[in-house]
Amino acid sequence: MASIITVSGLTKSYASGFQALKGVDLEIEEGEIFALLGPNGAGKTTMISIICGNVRATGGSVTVAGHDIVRDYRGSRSAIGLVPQELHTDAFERVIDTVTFSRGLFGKPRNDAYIEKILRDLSLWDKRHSKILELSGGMKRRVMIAKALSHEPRVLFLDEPTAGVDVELRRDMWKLIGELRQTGVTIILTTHYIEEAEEMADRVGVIDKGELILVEEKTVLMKKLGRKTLTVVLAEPLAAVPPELAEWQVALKADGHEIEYEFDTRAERTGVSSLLRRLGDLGIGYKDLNTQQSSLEDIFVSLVHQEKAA
Ligand SMILES: Nc1ncnc2c1ncn2[C@@H]1O[C@H](COP(=O)(O)OP(=O)(O)OP(=O)(O)O)[C@@H](O)[C@H]1O
Repeated sequence: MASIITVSGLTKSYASGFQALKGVDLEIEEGEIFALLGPNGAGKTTMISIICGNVRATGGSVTVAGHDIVRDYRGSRSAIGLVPQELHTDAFERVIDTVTFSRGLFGKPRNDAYIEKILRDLSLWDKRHSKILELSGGMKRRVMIAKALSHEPRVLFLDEPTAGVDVELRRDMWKLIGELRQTGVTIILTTHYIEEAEEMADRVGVIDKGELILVEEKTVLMKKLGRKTLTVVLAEPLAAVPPELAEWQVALKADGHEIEYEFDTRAERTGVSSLLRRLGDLGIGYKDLNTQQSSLEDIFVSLVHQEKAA
């Protein structure tokens, strides 16, 4: 698939000297939903703000739909819709006016049919004459999305679309984002919630301390996340894995004092109890057992360690 955004060697140092981005490379494919995950202060908002032209990069380059964000700011910006973290819109304005006005800001000719379509798609049509202040929190978020879509962007950025919203509204947002993708728009969202990435994304990028430490297909990442490692601490060390254990593909660790077995927690049969039974049948005694989940945290940590070691 073709890239719609290309980020190359992107760096950002704030005036304080703080380095918020340390050389990020990333390609976003047209039509995908990409989730950017990372802890507080990782650099997610900084990166989005640079791509959208609200913050100036210190180094590197970005193109959006073929337009360089500095040399051709207008071209790149008109390809982007941004739903920022904070909801700010004029409380006294009416829904239809604020959305129509947003389109005008991009110099696009009036298109009532298109505005009606997005308001209908976002279930705001019945509220089109309401003032923003009369809307619920969930509807206000929808208005922000309608504004961001008003000029027909090819890419939509959602900065923490479900921060601080209740579970029901979160599910609504997920459904809505799924529907938006059907219209062909490329979606990039930032989130702290792994479930959000699990629910929505085609690919996931993990950013930590200004570095993109992982970019992976969601399904691959979830496979890793669903895995656990069972460690069996043996009573007596083994010189080799007995052939009777071949079907579990165990590994011998700690100079033969431990057996490690990796299993999928989501599988109907994890193989754990049959492995322990087989050990019993073989007369292989053990002193202790423990299991460890491979969490996103683990993936974070091991990647950061690998990077440091390198
Ligand atoms: N204008 C600024 N001046 C100096 N430092 C800044 C500025 N804006 C952001 N930072 C710092 O840059 C780092 C990255 O911030 P950023 O907002 O990009 O993180 P984030 O990943 O979006 O975090 P969060 O999940 O909390 O929104 C933080 O340490 C932040 O304090």
